Amino acid sequence: MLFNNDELPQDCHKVCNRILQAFAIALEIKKEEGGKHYFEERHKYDVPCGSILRLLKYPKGGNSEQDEVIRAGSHSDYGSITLLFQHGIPGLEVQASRTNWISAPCIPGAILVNVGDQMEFWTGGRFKSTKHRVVFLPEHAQHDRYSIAYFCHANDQVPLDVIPSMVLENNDINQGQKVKTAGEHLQERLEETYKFSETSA
Ligand SMILES: O=C(O)CCC(=O)C(=O)O
Ligand SMILES: [Fe+2]
Repeated sequence: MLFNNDELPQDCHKVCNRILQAFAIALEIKKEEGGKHYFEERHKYDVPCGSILRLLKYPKGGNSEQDEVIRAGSHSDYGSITLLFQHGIPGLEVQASRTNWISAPCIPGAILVNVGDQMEFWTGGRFKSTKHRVVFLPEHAQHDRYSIAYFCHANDQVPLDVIPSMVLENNDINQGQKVKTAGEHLQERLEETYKFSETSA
């Protein structure tokens, strides 16, 4: 039933826009610039963008005896925010401080929200694109791990320049640097990833 229509990604997108409203309020974006709707206006569901829903399965097996067994390597997500639904089996670790890894436990009914690269550009680094990874835990030997991720991206044409926020001290933080669009940033990150796979294939 879940896959007969577009309901799940649409609902995820609505949740993301509510979170982005809260961010816009916290960032005190001026009313004449869009106020709390600033990000929503740049995240229209039917306009081309990199948003994607992914269903992930980490098959059971193996063992965690070896040091540093990583199931998904350290990375940041490319979009604005990511919703992550973990079900029963943990394994995700996040680097909130950018130094130490902390595990993100499964909290029943909770959705984990990661900040992505676009939000870091828009806030001139005030919001950090969360580094995260998935590690092998002893329970993974016996149980498959499933997660669902909704990667929410701004529309392709949206520039990743610093937003008109009253709480960012210096709105010219990125001055002098070429401003990329959301679509260009996605393309760059995908090329980096696939260049590596092609040369190592
Ligand atoms: O499966 C998870 O918990 C995280 C997956 C993830 O970070 C990703 O696919 O970008
Ligand atoms: Fe991720």
